[in-house]
Amino acid sequence: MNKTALEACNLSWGPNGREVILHETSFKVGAGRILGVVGANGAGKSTLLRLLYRYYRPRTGQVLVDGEDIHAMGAKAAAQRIAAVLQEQPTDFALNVREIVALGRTPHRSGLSGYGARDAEIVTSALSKLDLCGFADRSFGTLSGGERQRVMVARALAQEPQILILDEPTNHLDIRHQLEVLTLIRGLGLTIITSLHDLNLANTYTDDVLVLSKGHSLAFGPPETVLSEELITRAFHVNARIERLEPSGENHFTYHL
Ligand SMILES: Nc1ncnc2c1ncn2[C@@H]1O[C@H](COP(=O)(O)OP(=O)(O)OP(=O)(O)O)[C@@H](O)[C@H]1O
Repeated sequence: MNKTALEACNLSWGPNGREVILHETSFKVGAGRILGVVGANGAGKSTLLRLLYRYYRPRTGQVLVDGEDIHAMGAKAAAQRIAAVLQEQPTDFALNVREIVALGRTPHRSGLSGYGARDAEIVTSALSKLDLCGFADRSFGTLSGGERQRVMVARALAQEPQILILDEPTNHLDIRHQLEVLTLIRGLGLTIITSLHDLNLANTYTDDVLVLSKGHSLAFGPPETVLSEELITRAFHVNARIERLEPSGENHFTYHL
């Protein structure tokens, strides 16, 4: 296995004074690998991701990035290592697309240092990777849901993180843009942790999956090993069937009640 980029050790969380929502969960993500977090509505996927991008402080356990506890480092140091693309989008609708993407450079500024030529280059490169150069001067509020989602991925890339966390990155995207965004993030060489509802996409685009059910980790490992008909049935309360597609030999999942 590649060097461990992120390790979750006995991680759990619940609101103060209330019951635990995410029970103790441990896993490792190798550098450059893609982990898909899957599970039914309310299984705890977003809660886990919030712990990983340092929005929640764990009730127990730690999140280690390159062996360092992200809750023991400052917010800025953590933001230089981890970027997140969330389902909630910014409300600064008046900013244009280039300005929103440029916000990704914030953790790299120090003191009074301004926005320099290198920052501009990184922003332009992120816009171009997401096919957004034609939108650079449009105000964010005038974009479609899918275009906004691509802007948020570009902002995260401008942050130059080691680890990219995405909460349902294919939401709002048409099927072509779903495939494009997942192909793009796969080609970035970053360590990626993403929640995904579509098990066929998780099967094709991830190296490992973590299956959550009611706040518990049910299984972790390569999708072709972990995503069995029994496990999908248990985690999603549906009857699942796996067919093998020819000539690719890939698994294809179908479900019924
Ligand atoms: N701050 C909170 N206070 C109380 N309950 C919460 C809080 N955050 C999440 N929950 C509850 O914890 C459970 C897990 O929520 P979470 O958003 O992590 O699920 P999810 O797997 O991301 O679901 P979905 O697929 O619907 O987005 C849900 O029942 C949710 O209502």
